[in-house]
Amino acid sequence: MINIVLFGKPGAGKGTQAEFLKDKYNLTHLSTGDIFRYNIKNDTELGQLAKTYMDKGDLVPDEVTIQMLQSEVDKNPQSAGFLFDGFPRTLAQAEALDRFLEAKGQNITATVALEADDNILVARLLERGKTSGRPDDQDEEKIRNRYQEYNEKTAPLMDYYKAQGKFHAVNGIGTIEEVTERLTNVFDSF
Ligand SMILES: Nc1ncnc2c1ncn2[C@@H]1O[C@H](COP(=O)(O)OP(=O)(O)O)[C@@H](O)[C@H]1O
Repeated sequence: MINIVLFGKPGAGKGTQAEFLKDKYNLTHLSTGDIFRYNIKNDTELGQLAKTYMDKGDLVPDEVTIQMLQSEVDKNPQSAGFLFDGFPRTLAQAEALDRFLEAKGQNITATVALEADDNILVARLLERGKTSGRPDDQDEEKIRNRYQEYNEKTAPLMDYYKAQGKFHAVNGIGTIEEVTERLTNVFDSF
């Protein structure tokens, strides 16, 4: 069983690459952003709560996100492994994930960060915002707020995983295929 965390700033290409990686390595792809958006679309209680944060580019509170993620993992007991995309995003989430997996006799195998320059990413998100319908992709101020959230709350997680010898970085700039190949090289080493 392998459990991988895919890191990367908003727009780094996590979702695009996860689509390929989950098939190649037979992993269950869990994207917290996608799950929240699904709940917003279906107007669930969780969706209504998450929306107030997401629309501003703020993180959804840890308690809500952790509980949701755990229930998604529990919905897939037959899974051969998970590809976590957009989770964990805070130290509290990372610690909760470790405890949760440990209770199941599992752990995080490795984390892989897709790295890219902020200015390139902002341009990508504004472009995506033209067609994605995502309110958080259409306004540069909200986008910048997501980067601030990332730098303050998510970036410190790299040290958390580095200290465990579980951190790998991949250059996220290039064609989709080039980035896929770099990721595949890293995944093949697990
Ligand atoms: N692990 C998480 N903790 C808190 N909020 C989250 C988490 N994952 C997603 N969200 C919320 O969903 C939004 C969109 O997430 P996501 O689709 O992963 O987009 P991106 O990485 O492009 O910003 C985030 O800005 C945040 O509000």
